[in-house]
Amino acid sequence: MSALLKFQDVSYWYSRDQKKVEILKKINIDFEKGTFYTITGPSGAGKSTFLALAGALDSPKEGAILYEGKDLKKIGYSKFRNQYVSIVFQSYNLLPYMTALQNVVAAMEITKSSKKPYKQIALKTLEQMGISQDQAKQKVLTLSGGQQQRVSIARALCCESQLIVADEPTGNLDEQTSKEIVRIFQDLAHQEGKCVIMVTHDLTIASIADVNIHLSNGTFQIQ
Ligand SMILES: Nc1ncnc2c1ncn2[C@@H]1O[C@H](COP(=O)(O)OP(=O)(O)OP(=O)(O)O)[C@@H](O)[C@H]1O
Repeated sequence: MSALLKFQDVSYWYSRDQKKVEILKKINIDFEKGTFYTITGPSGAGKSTFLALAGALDSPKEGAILYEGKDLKKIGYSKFRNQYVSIVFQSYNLLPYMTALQNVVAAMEITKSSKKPYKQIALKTLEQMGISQDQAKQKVLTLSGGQQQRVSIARALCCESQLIVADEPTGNLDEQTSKEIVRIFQDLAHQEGKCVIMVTHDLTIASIADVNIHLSNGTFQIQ
């Protein structure tokens, strides 16, 4: 059986002062469903770059990334972003003038989610993430950071993708809230069978992942 997401000889570099700065060197790694992965490594090691490739926000300079055996290039990067992956950011990336509910419903409309009716599904998912019906009807900016991150995870869940990538989703949260958010990601992998890939600086979080990928000097070690 093929991996959900496969990095095949993936290399990535930036050009700086006309010099090639290699960030990822021929990376080969498989990501499976039902598994919670973390990515750690020193600042500048390429964690966000790695995640941007997994989320099709950027494409490899060399090598290929395959989803269920199919090259993302063939699927189409924007189609992949819309239908196959959910991305959770440190900064939540919610639409500030909308309510929590509107944020989730708008994403379902954009990705043409087949889960219907949108409003009821969105409310139910928000509730599962700990957002009450009253909070769902508030403008997102009036919610706390932890609550906003829960809304952004609910938005990711309503879009049905098997793959969730998250770049430092707990970076702006206190320890307790951060633990709760990590628990949600862990449950998504173990109970709902999603493949969750999360960048973190927090080694305690990395220690509870099923697989930690430690990036350094363009290569990685599995821990
Ligand atoms: N657009 C860009 N142009 C040139 N260099 C870049 C660009 N984006 C990132 N880099 C460089 O690539 C390297 C990897 O960056 P990346 O953000 O992936 O690292 P990171 O491991 O996520 O770092 P941090 O933990 O500090 O967030 C860094 O040295 C960074 O300066």
